[in-house]
Amino acid sequence: MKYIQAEYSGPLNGKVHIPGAKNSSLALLVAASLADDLVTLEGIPRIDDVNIIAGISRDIGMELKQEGGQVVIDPRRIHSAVIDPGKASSYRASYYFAGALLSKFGRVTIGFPGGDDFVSRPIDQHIKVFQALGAQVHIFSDYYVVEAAELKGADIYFDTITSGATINAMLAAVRAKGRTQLFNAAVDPEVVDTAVFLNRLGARIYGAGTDRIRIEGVSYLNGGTHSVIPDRLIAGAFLMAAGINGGQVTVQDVIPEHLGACLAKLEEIGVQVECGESHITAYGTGSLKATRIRTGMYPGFATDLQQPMTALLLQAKGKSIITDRVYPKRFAHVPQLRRLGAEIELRQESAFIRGGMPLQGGWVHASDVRAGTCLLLAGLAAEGRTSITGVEHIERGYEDVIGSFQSIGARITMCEMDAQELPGQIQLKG
Ligand SMILES: CC(=O)N[C@H]1[C@@H](OP(=O)(O)OP(=O)(O)OC[C@H]2O[C@@H](n3ccc(=O)[nH]c3=O)[C@H](O)[C@@H]2O)O[C@H](CO)[C@@H](O)[C@@H]1O
Ligand SMILES: C=C(OP(=O)(O)O)C(=O)O
Repeated sequence: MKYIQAEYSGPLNGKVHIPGAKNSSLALLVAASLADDLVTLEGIPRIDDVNIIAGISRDIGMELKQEGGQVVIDPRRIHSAVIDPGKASSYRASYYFAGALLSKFGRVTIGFPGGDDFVSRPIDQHIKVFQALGAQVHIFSDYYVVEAAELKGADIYFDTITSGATINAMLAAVRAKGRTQLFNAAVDPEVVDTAVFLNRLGARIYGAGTDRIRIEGVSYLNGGTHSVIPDRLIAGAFLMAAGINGGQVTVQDVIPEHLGACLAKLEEIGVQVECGESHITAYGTGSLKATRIRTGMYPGFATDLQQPMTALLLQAKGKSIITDRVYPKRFAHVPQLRRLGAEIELRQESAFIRGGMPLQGGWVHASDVRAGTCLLLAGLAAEGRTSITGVEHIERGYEDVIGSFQSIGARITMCEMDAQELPGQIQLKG
């Protein structure tokens, strides 16, 4: 079993290249299945979720070749729209296959989404989209089937702002007959990236990036080339790393505008930030101020950044409060932080953090990708060694978590434990 060992590292300093966004890549790779010719995607990260998509693609006859920094996709010989339920449940965004293959083939059989478990992650808005476009949805215990003799454009109002269902609606409607209008749509960069990509193939999607998107259905999509946007969530976590013990970290190859709320909050608590055209530098001043954060859908403060921010706020003297409005139960990292000595209380959808208290290394478990980042940052600030299990969750989202953190001076190592061994008899692998 793999685990990560982190040690107190002092100030972190250096430059880090930010890879392509996981959440955009998962949409783009599936969106490519809609094309009628070869597609090349640049900047797709080498992460476990992408490997699962590669496995599903093999099963259904979609060729997917990784060539250097590019993924070349040949969707011309897809022979099946039946997605293995085990693979579908191994990550969250498998629901995009439902929208895309429904759009192209009129019927899809697929397992329920997996991914990070925040207690409740409904897909009712995805189902609402399929039904509005004229499809029938049949739910079985391990899988669901979506089918339609013909998809027809419709007006769809989202009851809640959801990036996943907004993207799925574009995938499902892009080849539907006539006009689809989405109201109360998500405005996330990943929504815009997917629309830009589809339009490059010949789709007619207007208004992505606003809360009202219009899609005029087309019957054919060309091939084409597209570069995925940089991962704003990984960038945000590295900027927070600069504040942990007071250091200077530059994230390169980013779109600073995608990190507006994160940068504003960092400034507010005393981490100075300086933006260039495609890089951001964060300067930890060594003195952090407590604050209050409420997550929200983009352009609000991302729920995916509240966990690493919790690690940072543990270093800020005084009382901070983090409220997660998007996933009110997304606090699995909190009991783990308490094992390191953190003083955090959970009440309803908020974490009350008493910052400035010393942390002490220990064994902790990452139950989801951002909880992993949070524990890693806390481990770099704690006295002694922190050992983090649940590496498979971290590797769902991070291409080279060890190498990238080591490059800014973090003392972390990937270790391997024999399943028979007890903690205490651990051997270092590398
Ligand atoms: C693979 C991927 O891109 N994952 C991201 C995506 O997840 P995901 O696409 O699952 O999240 P959504 O944007 O859909 O969810 C936003 C909110 O809408 C709610 N909702 C969503 C769909 C639905 O049918 N019904 C419903 O009520 C959710 O419970 C949540 O409160 O956006 C989340 C919110 O920014 C991020 O944390 C995830 O990293
Ligand atoms: C929640 C996340 O991922 P997923 O939606 O894929 O579970 C995340 O990236 O933080």
